[in-house]
Amino acid sequence: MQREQVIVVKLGTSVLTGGTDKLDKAHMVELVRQCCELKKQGHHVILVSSGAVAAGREQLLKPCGRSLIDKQMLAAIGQGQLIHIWQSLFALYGVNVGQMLLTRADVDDRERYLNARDTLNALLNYDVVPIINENDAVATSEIKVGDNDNLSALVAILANANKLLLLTDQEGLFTSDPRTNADATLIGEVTHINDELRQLAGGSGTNLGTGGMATKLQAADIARRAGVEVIIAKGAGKNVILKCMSDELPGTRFLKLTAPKDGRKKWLLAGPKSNGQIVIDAGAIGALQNKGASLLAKGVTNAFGRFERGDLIDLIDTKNQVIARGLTRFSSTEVNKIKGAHSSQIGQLLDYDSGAEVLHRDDMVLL
Ligand SMILES: Nc1ncnc2c1ncn2[C@@H]1O[C@H](COP(=O)(O)OP(=O)(O)O)[C@@H](O)[C@H]1O
Ligand SMILES: N[C@@H](CCC(=O)OP(=O)(O)O)C(=O)O
Repeated sequence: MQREQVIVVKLGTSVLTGGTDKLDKAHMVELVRQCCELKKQGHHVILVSSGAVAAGREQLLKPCGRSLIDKQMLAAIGQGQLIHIWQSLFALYGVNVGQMLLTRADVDDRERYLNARDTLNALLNYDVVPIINENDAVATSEIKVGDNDNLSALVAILANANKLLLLTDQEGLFTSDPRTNADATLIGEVTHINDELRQLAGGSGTNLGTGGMATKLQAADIARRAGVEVIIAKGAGKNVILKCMSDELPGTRFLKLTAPKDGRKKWLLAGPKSNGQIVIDAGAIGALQNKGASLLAKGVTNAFGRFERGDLIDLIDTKNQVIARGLTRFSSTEVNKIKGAHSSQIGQLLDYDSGAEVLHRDDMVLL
């Protein structure tokens, strides 16, 4: 048997409803059976379950629109129903579930992030299956993750997971949306996520899902940097969850990258909101990417936004592409004074000596 693993299974609305306007309970019980089988093999399972809005629509029995407030109201109605169904299905196998409803704010703030991580770990230690969804009913656009693909990547980082399974209504990532292109072919394995690949991934082809393949690629990009293997596969496939743990992998597999060991760096990868941007030149980009260097003032060409020492900022190139993120050692006012300066000039420019690194490599992750 393989060593015990932590597996995050994300179930899209498309899987839970089978493309209809109702939750497909017969299929949900089949998914639960597979999760419980994995637990029996000694693995830990975490579900990121969409479906609250769909469950609310089914429950309300009145026509309701698709605006943000409509969806928030439907989620408030449907989330209780959804967790009740999961609870009763897992109970058939004698397994307890625990509900966690998160928003981006729970990830942005490092203390809240650690609280969420501790709760998640405590549930796993007690052999409970955490069932996670966005707290749609209260999440305003400012604090919303927005889609459960990205949420599941954050959960995989929180839980230090080995695998993230993104289960949906297609076999995996195709060369274009198979709903509109009959010639589209399945991509079996992805080693690099670049703009060319992103162009293949369209939005949701239905009214049910949020984000389509575009948000699945974003999620895969985040999770694999944190050392999580990601698989996109068809949730209706026979034994799909069990197959994802075998050599007979279904769908599209994204190879994991080497993850930073430091917990704070993993938190940076989870993508808390940045307070500003520092523009760096080609020489600095090369030093960061090829030599693992810290960022010196000499490589800084500009700074945007207002930030203080210790705040999270993005390092960008002249085309606005984010190269790295981290915790700055200077405020925006200070960065603007010392940009382009040699390290030996900094004490003179600022009237005090705060060291030469604008962003130390220990406080930085490359993207
Ligand atoms: N390149 C692609 N490969 C596969 N599916 C794609 C692609 N581009 C867009 N899609 C669409 O993404 C949809 C799945 O995403 P979504 O509707 O958000 O489902 P879920 O509820 O599972 O998150 C598919 O039904 C498909 O129409
Ligand atoms: N939080 C929402 C789902 C949001 C979402 O990303 O949906 P999906 O694309 O179906 O995974 C809900 O429970 O209805």
